[in-house]
Amino acid sequence: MPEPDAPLSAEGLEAALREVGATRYHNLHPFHKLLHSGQLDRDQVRAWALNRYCYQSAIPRKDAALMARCDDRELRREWLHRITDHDGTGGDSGGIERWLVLTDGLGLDRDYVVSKEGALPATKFAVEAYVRFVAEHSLLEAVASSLTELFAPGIHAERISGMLAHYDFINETVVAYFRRRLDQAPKDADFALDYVKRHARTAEQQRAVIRALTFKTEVLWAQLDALYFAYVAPGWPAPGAWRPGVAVGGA
Ligand SMILES: O=C(O)c1cc(C(=O)O)c2c(n1)C(=O)C(=O)c1cc(C(=O)O)[nH]c1-2
Repeated sequence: MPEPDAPLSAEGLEAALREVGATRYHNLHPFHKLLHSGQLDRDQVRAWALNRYCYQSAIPRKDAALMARCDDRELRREWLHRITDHDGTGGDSGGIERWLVLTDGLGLDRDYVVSKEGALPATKFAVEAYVRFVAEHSLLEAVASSLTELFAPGIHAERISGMLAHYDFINETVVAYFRRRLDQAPKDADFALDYVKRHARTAEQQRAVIRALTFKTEVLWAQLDALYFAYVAPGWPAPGAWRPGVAVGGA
């Protein structure tokens, strides 16, 4: 019988997860470099915002899928606010509404954004792959797949300062979404990291959580590849996808 693999320590696992972020997170994608350094035009920023709406609007469905299969009441209590962070509750209109303030500010018609009609095929496939992954993999892998949020505050801070500095069509009102995430994401990521470190005990479980995080970096990366191909070079949006310069609805 071969010896079972020795698992990593909790700290070793955290280091391995952070390495995935350091080498694969979408802050490294050329599209983000262009976005944050002011090298995109308004239509290219619009393309990013309307595609990214698909991701935003799927997050509560993803989190509901996770909770639907979770027998642990404590975990459900901790996870629940992720849904209301995006959908809103009481006086808070929520993150999806704040995303629509961003697309409004870019002059995109709301109904058109919400319809997702102008989103690229790869955006829709990548986003749905994330929802499916969470519904179909183990709860531990589902939690681990959210761990890209460990690396999100850095990119949000870079985006706020970069976009405010470089684009005259960006102001404080439209970056409100990202300012709010600066508080929300670290709490969520710290909880998920602690959960993964406590529950991924065997080498096999640890490999599975590293794979889950890697998968998630691919979900994010694929969305930017699609944007780059369609709107930066060579500029061929798929049939039916939004095209720069075409007025839609009230835009
Ligand atoms: O702007 C970004 O780069 C970015 C990245 C991520 C992420 O790493 O998945 C999230 C967000 N933003 C975000 O705003 C957000 O609400 C969010 C939720 C989740 C998740 O997996 O549950 N990721 C992210």
